[in-house]
Amino acid sequence: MAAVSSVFRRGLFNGRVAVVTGGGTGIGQAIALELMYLGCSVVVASRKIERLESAAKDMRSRISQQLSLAEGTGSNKHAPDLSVVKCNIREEKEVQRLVSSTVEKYGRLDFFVNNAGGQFLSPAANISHKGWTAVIDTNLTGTFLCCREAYKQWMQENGGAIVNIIADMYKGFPSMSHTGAARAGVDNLTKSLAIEWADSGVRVNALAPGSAIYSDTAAANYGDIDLFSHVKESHPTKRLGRVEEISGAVCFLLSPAASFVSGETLYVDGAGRLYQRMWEIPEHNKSKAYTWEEDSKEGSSNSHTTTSKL
Ligand SMILES: CCC/C=C/C(=O)SCCNC(=O)CCNC(=O)[C@H](O)C(C)(C)COP(=O)([O-])OP(=O)([O-])OC[C@H]1O[C@@H](n2cnc3c(N)ncnc32)[C@H](O)[C@@H]1OP(=O)([O-])[O-]
Ligand SMILES: NC(=O)C1=CN([C@@H]2O[C@H](COP(=O)(O)OP(=O)(O)OC[C@H]3O[C@@H](n4cnc5c(N)ncnc54)[C@H](OP(=O)(O)O)[C@@H]3O)[C@@H](O)[C@H]2O)C=CC1
Repeated sequence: MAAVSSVFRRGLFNGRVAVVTGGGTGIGQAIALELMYLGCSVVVASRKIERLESAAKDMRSRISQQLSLAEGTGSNKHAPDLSVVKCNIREEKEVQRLVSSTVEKYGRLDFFVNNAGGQFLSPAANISHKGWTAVIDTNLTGTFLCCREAYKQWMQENGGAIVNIIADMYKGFPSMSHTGAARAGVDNLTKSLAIEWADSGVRVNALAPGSAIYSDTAAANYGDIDLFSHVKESHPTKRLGRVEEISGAVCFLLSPAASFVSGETLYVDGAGRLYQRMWEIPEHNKSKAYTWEEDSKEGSSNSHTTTSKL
């Protein structure tokens, strides 16, 4: 049984309740597990209910075994709860139901982690309107809907903390321009909401994982298991990031250690954004330099026929 742990103190989130979208796989699953390890009840939500339910079964047994071991008692009466909700974050009504059923079941909603998201690899010129819309609806509109409902149905009156998982689009996102645009939108949305909702005691932050956080589901999405090895070669750490390296940072942003942090984007990328090269540019001579010599040549389209009086 794979271990679950945390650098944070046990019981930190006792009695708290979180929603983690996309919480049945990869990064979202690690976030949900670490929150539970710290005492938080978690609702994981995504589209594929069977996969979600099977993941939740495994997560429950990992946590109950871990908590029993840690307590040394063989049982833990205060074990946090884990629920699953089928929800496509692109669908407004499903998002509304996700939040209302959480509040109904647990009587509160302290944390919302907008982790669900994704895209496909494609040069911008080949992205269809439908494909573009699917990625924008998922990553930007879906995140907005989740933030809005968490706020309106609970956090406006009671406070809370939101973390939006985005991506490393710091230098644009060639090969995934749709997601770059959507995530940049979420980055900006995070700042607006941090201000608009400050008087409700709601903190809103974003976290940008570098493009090198390996999970089987993330790799499978690209149909190219080698994609992540290529990323690894051009990464300053010469290794891939781990999902628990993201979940720890999310727990920090949700915790009182970040009580004065809001409207911020935390890059968890081992400095990858400062170094990466994701788009090969072939040798070419299409970039013409601007020179005054060229500019002032007789007949040049830019040449000036009048002499300056200055
Ligand atoms: C280095 C790595 C960094 C890692 C970063 C990560 O994020 S890791 C995490 C990675 N994990 C994830 O990304 C997981 C979540 N990702 C997803 O679910 C999908 O990528 C989604 C967001 C596009 C939604 O898809 P969906 O099926 O629910 O949506 P839909 O049926 O409504 O319309 C989809 C339309 O989009 C188009 N289109 C789709 N695929 C391709 C393609 N390969 N090629 C071309 N086009 C494609 C196509 O037009 C299609 O319509 P059509 O022509 O079929 O009528
Ligand atoms: N791994 C990496 O290197 C990086 C990941 N990220 C981002 O981190 C997040 C987690 O990715 P990761 O764990 O790696 O990959 P996964 O593919 O494992 O996670 C994506 C999750 O989002 C869920 N999801 C996708 N679309 C929807 C939707 N419309 N409604 C509800 N749930 C949805 C999926 O579940 P289901 O299919 O059941 O709906 C799945 O659980 C994503 O936003 C990803 O883009 C960002 C940068 C790098």
